[in-house]
Amino acid sequence: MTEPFDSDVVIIGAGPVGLFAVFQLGMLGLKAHVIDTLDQAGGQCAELYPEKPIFDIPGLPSVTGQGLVDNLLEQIRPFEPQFHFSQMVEQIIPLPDGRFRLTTDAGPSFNAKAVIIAAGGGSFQPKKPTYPGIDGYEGTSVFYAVRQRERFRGKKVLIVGGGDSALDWALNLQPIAERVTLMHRRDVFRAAPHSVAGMRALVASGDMDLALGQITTLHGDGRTLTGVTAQRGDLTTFHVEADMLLPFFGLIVKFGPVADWGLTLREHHIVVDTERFETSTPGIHAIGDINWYPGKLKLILSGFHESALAAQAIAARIRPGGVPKFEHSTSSSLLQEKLRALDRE
Ligand SMILES: Cc1cc2nc3c(=O)[nH]c(=O)nc-3n(C[C@H](O)[C@H](O)[C@H](O)COP(=O)(O)OP(=O)(O)OC[C@H]3O[C@@H](n4cnc5c(N)ncnc54)[C@H](O)[C@@H]3O)c2cc1C
Repeated sequence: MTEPFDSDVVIIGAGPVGLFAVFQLGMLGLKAHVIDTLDQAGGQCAELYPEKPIFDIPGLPSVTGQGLVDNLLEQIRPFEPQFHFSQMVEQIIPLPDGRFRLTTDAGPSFNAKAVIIAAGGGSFQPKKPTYPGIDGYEGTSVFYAVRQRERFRGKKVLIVGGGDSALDWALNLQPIAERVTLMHRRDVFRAAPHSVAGMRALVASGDMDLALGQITTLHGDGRTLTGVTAQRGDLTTFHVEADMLLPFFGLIVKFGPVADWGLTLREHHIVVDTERFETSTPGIHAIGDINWYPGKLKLILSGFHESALAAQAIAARIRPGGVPKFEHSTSSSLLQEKLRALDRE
């Protein structure tokens, strides 16, 4: 077993609120590791509305979901957060020395003096198709996200779906795959028009296949895929050779393991106080959309406020010298030093 990562604080969730918590902790001299099920930062802003403008972030009259995430990532860069993507926190176990051990479904574990749960509505997970036997192929021939593009080099890749992820990855893997086939149930796509045009151009030039139908059967030895049978709208069937299958059917949000962490809950939210945003377990705080307290508003700005107070409470508990003298960011010597260090890089 690999050694656990050691951290002052582990933040569960790299949505906007989890990201800003890195800043608030950093200002108090605390280091954070950030874990998210997704393969990128941004939570709902990046996954659900990257191009929609948000109008109620103070000081930013209009910023897109992705623009806000990019700004937050830039803002927390001086504090060097360590990100661990594509893994879901499964357990939080109190240790005898007062710390917490967190484990994820990808293997790593983390020891932390305090935990911030910024898990939004729960973890984003791919919608999985129900093709018989698909579980056995997962991780070898079937993937719900592309973590390492190189893995698909020289492969016969079958991508299923009609949205942005399906089209983006069809275009992205086409240059390195032996062959890319895009399969969708009908000849109408929900993806960005330029992606659809790019796909149609490759199909017209014979460099990509487009198949209209729905998979009924997977072929292979149960772990390694060789192809699929699919059915057209008129119920005729056809075969597609494939050694990699990427179904992109969108994401669902699952409350998931949060329910098993022994915390007081109220209708799929974690109950916290309004001073420290601490849960029923001292040392574990919950901020952003996941928490509940009287008057809670699910707004990004509420989550930002909560992160500042949770960070203060954590510093008071775990920093050897307690909370440092209150400083504005304009006069924080720690922040100035870190920004100068970044400039020198
Ligand atoms: C279409 C739309 C428009 C919106 N417009 C606005 C607006 O104009 N203004 C506004 O203030 N708000 C708006 N919101 C709401 C806003 O996006 C949310 O309030 C905000 O995203 C909450 O941030 P968060 O960091 O708490 O959670 P999220 O953004 O939900 O991020 C939580 C993250 O935690 C991860 N996670 C959960 N469980 C685990 C686990 N066990 N292990 C690892 N990772 C986990 C998830 O994968 C996710 O990435 C909008 C929402 C939507 C859907």
